[in-house]
Formats: sequence, structure tokens, C-alpha cells
Amino acid sequence: AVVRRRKEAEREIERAAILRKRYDIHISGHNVPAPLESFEELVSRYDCDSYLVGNLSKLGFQEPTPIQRQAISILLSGRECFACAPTGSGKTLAFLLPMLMKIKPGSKGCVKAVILCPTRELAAQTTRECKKLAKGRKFGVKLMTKDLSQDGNFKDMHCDILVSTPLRLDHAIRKRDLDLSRVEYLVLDESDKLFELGFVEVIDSIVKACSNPSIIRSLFSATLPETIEALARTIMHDAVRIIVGRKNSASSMIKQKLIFAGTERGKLIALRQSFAESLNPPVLVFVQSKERAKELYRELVYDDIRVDVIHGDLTEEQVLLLHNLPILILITVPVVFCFHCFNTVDIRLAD
Ligand SMILES: Nc1ncnc2c1ncn2[C@@H]1O[C@H](COP(=O)(O)OP(=O)(O)OP(=O)(O)O)[C@@H](O)[C@H]1O
Repeated sequence: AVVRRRKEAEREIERAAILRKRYDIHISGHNVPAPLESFEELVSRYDCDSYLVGNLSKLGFQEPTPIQRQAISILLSGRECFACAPTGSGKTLAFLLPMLMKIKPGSKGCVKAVILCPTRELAAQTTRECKKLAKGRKFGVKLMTKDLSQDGNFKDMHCDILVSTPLRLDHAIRKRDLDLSRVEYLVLDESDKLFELGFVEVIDSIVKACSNPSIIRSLFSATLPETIEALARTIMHDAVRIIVGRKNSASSMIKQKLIFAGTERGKLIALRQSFAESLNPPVLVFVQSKERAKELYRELVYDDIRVDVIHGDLTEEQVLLLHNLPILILITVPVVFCFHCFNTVDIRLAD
């Protein structure tokens, strides 16, 4: 019997290794659970409630993405993880699913999961995703708005899952007595941006406020610089590192080219030249801020091409109007673009 069990364990390890190779998943850590082969395994291996599997199929999610295959099995086994996978690879579902499977909805004044996002737009988007996935169960999913962080009565609030940016959450903890001592899941989404934006101390105090000893923390990111990995290791114990594709790489479906422009003016010349060489509309131009977006728009608007711009100062109606126009080039800021979900194909980065 001992020999048989050992053989079975070896076969299991081999099967996991084959799956990881197939999906370009790289892990470090000991005894890492095998990646999911399919969403059906959520039921057969982890006893997932049928409403959740139903919601997945209603949302059109048939197969887990590589990051979902590995992160979900790790989080469901109670391990912490920090995960690096390209933008758009389905990281949101990778942390939402285990949380919705494990926490019990219902009680007032008891936050059970916290998701920290670097921007308000991303926090709003994650809240919407979470509500869609939790449909059919009485989960209290709350987005930390400015009003809520300043005046919220968290003791009487039904909030199982709280999605917030760091400063608003920190304010609510310090000024509104928000109790996070029973949080079972803490997720730092887009953690590279969270740390880049200088939130290290605030995040540190949020991590301390989530004082439940059996908390499961996870970090999701599109890049994993050494500094973030080092920080992650200081707040997590026995965490598994997951990398999908190559570390700090973009999606393999995107062809990238880096052009050295020398000066600010040179960037504009290079961009115009790239349009002259190939204009395969619609084209998206990402810039760093709304000021840069407006500036570039003013430069390009008089060229003989149809160009438009979206940024945080536009009203919802103005953005909706843009959806119906035959735009050739759209200048935008990444988070604002993601928030409004345009369907475009050719992407160029200006900043
Ligand atoms: N298993 C799946 N099958 C099909 N589509 C999926 C699956 N999981 C997620 N998606 C869809 O893929 C898109 C990208 O997912 P998501 O926003 O979670 O990516 P991400 O890795 O968090 O990207 P970012 O780094 O930009 O935040 C979303 O529209 C999401 O609904």
C-alpha cells in the first residue's frame, strides 16, 4: 500500500509538471498543488457551489487561463501566493473565485475579504466583476467611495468583500473605526503600481490592521521587480511564487517595438512617422496622464487623420458618443481606457 501511494504521488507530481509546462507556468515553493485542468475540477476537487460554476459559464468563461489554473488551486489549499502574469490574463478571477468559494456571506460589521487596487477606476471595475460572479448569493460587495471612507458606519454595514484604494481604506481604519481583524483574504492587486505610487507605508499599516492570524494574503501583478518580491516576502509566510510566461513580460500575442526618440519632440516625430509608415486603424495611443493626453491630442488634431481623446475629465455621455464614431486614432490613459472598455486592435505606446 505504501509503494502504491508513493507511485500515485509521483504520478500526481508528474501530471502537475506537464500541465505547468503546457501553460508556461513557473512556480517556486514546496508542495505546490497541481494546476486546475478545467473549471469542472472546482466541483470535483474543491466542492464548489453550483451557483458559482453556473455564473462562470453565464459569463462565458469556459476554460481557466494559466494564472487562474495555478493561483486558484494554491489559494484554495490555504497557501499564500504572489503572482505575476501579463495584463489581461485574467488575474481578477484568479483571486475572486477562491474568496467567493471560501467565505460565508451574511453578517453585519464583519469584513471578510479586502481587495486593494492602485486606482479608483480599477477598484470600481473589480467591484463590478465581483458582483457579477457572486450573483445568486447574498454577498455584501462594497466599493470604498470617498463618502464611505469619510462617513461610513462600518459596524452596521453588511460588507463581506471590500474593494478600495489604499488611502481611502487607511482613512476609514483610522477615522471610522473600520475593523479588519476578521479579514480572511487580503489581495494586493496590481501590486507593482501600488508600490510604485509610494503607498508602502500605508499598505504596511493596512496589512497590520488585517490581524487575523489565519489570513491568506496574495499579490497579483503584471511585473515583478526585485523590490516588490522582497517586500512581498516580508509580509507573507511560505508563499508560492507563480510566474506565467517570462517574468516582467507582456502578452506573447502583442508584438513590441521600442523606439529611442531622444527628446520629447522626437517622440512626436517618431509617432507621426509610425502613422505614415503603417496606419492600421483603429489605433490606441496610451499616455501617462490626462494632461499628456490633451497635449498630444492638440498636436495631432490638425493632421489629416481622425483622432480623438478620452481622459478622466470627460463625462460618461461624451465617452459614449466616442463609442459610435469611426475613430482612427484614440489617445488615452490606460486605466481610463480599461474602464470604458473600447474594442480596438492596434496599440501604440507614446509615453
Ligand atoms: N477564464 C476566462 N475565460 C475567458 N475570459 C476570461 C477568463 N478570465 C477572465 N476573462 C476575461 O479576460 C479579461 C481580462 O481579465 P482581467 O481584467 O482579470 O485581466 P488582468 O490580468 O487582471 O488584467 P490587468 O493586468 O489589466 O488588470 C476580462 O474581460 C475578463 O472578463
